[in-house]
Amino acid sequence: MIEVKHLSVTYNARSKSAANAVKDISFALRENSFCGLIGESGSGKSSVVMTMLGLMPNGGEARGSILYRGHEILGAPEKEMLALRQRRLSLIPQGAMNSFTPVMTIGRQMREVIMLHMGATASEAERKSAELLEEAELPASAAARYPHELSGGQKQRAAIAMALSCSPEALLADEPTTALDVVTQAAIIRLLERLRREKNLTVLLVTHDLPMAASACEELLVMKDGEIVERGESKRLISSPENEHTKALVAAMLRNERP
Ligand SMILES: Nc1ncnc2c1ncn2[C@@H]1O[C@H](COP(=O)(O)OP(=O)(O)OP(=O)(O)O)[C@@H](O)[C@H]1O
Repeated sequence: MIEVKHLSVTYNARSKSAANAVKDISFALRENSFCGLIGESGSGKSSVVMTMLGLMPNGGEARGSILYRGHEILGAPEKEMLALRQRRLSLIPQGAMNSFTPVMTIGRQMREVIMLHMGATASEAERKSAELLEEAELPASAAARYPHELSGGQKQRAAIAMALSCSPEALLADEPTTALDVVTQAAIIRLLERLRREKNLTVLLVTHDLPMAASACEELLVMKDGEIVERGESKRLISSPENEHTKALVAAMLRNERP
């Protein structure tokens, strides 16, 4: 469904502070797969995701190719990328749970997004937002609450509901469980897995948490210093890691240490 080929991302290429955040990486996301992109902070994960969505920050330059259903989207016009983000590839950004405006109820924020992006009427948006909150396992009463009236886990569920509002084909979830306790993290991952199955979604889970990724994902891509140092089926990668960095991550996981 999405093929990333020889992707490199450089920030501030012409300055002394030039940083090669992503170095010639290639991978493919199969339809309806649950893939984990793991790596420590600064390894380049967010740069990959943002580039896939055409959301490269100022000063960033990408080279290579990103094919969405065989069509080149790296460097595509903003209008095309906007349509892709609004209808096909949905991002759950880092810190999504804090991205709600505090002065509007969750329901109103969802209705506004649905009306804007889907051209829905107010009553259609009302129905759709109630449906999405239910799919994200939130009580209907969550719609009438302000963000500060929800727990962190509930806010993350609302962020997932929001990401689903455009009925995307793929969800790119950037550290969706950061700042949540371990039990809530597991519940959020189970929710993503259920949504993937029921809605035939393709999910890319971006995280520094190997145990969590290994428990949820069929396939893992391990990044270090901008490169993919190892990839493979989760079970194989955990039972017999080949790369030294992956070995260290797995050893830490077995010692029950979280990065
Ligand atoms: N806008 C930017 N300008 C300059 N350098 C950047 C920018 N964004 C990221 N970088 C650099 O690119 C490298 C990769 O960063 P990136 O955020 O992609 O990593 P990450 O694995 O997602 O980290 P984290 O888990 O902390 O979000 C880092 O060295 C970072 O300092």
